[in-house]
Amino acid sequence: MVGEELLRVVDVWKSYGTVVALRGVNMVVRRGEVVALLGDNGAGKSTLIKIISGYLRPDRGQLIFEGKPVRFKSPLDAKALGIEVVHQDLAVILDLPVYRNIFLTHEVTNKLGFLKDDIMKEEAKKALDAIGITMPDVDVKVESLSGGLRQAVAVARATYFAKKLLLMDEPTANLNLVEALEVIDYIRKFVKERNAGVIFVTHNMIHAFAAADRIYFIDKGRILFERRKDELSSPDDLEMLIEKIVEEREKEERYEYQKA
Ligand SMILES: Nc1ncnc2c1ncn2[C@@H]1O[C@H](COP(=O)(O)OP(=O)(O)OP(=O)(O)O)[C@@H](O)[C@H]1O
Repeated sequence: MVGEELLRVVDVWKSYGTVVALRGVNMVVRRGEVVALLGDNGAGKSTLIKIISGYLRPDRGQLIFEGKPVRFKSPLDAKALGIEVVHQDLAVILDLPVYRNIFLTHEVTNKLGFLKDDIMKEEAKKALDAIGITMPDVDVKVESLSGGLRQAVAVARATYFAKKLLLMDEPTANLNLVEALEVIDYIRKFVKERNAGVIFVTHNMIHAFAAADRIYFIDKGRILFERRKDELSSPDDLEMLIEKIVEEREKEERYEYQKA
């Protein structure tokens, strides 16, 4: 079930010097929803993710989180609201056990700085459970796991710390289709179980179609369309729609150029 609004992006603009990366982006993410942000190289996807996660500030426009306007000075401000971002390489450290990977850089320690392994193990199991993975022994090193399970550990880490909104910048870019669909399955479980929101960035139509409840297509810094997945019949249908819209946009641009 898709629920109330979590994030609203309102007319966001961002330039790098003379390069205009975002031109008035509007977007909504609701609880319990995976939103795919689909677009080619240079479309502005990473810039938008960096703004929502507090790494960059917009030149113009606003972010509304849970109904309130927010201004992030750094990623810490976004994290404090339960917004986490994960990048392309869902990196795990092979030589460390599963539970230590899940708590990487978030280690739980006592006052003297000693690791609280029992707590981390217990919580690591819960983190895996939440995405539908039962791993009786979280003490095993990640190197002994299959490729799919290694990805599961990385996704469990991201989803455990993202309490409300998880931003995934091309998490399936380096995976084959079977692995990508597995990771997508974990992400969907997390969203439905926790009633959280996900923005799933990709340039792959098949991955977007499999992952999303809704799809935004961004091109040259503009959102060219938004569709619910149930309005589309297949990834091919999505591709055809994109081709048509890009063609129309190019025609308009040529017309405007000739007029000028
Ligand atoms: N630090 C920067 N300095 C100058 N221009 C930048 C910078 N970062 C991005 N750009 C430009 O802004 C535009 C949008 O880039 P962005 O990385 O957001 O796109 P993207 O859709 O994430 O592409 P990709 O899939 O290749 O990462 C591009 O024209 C890019 O060249």
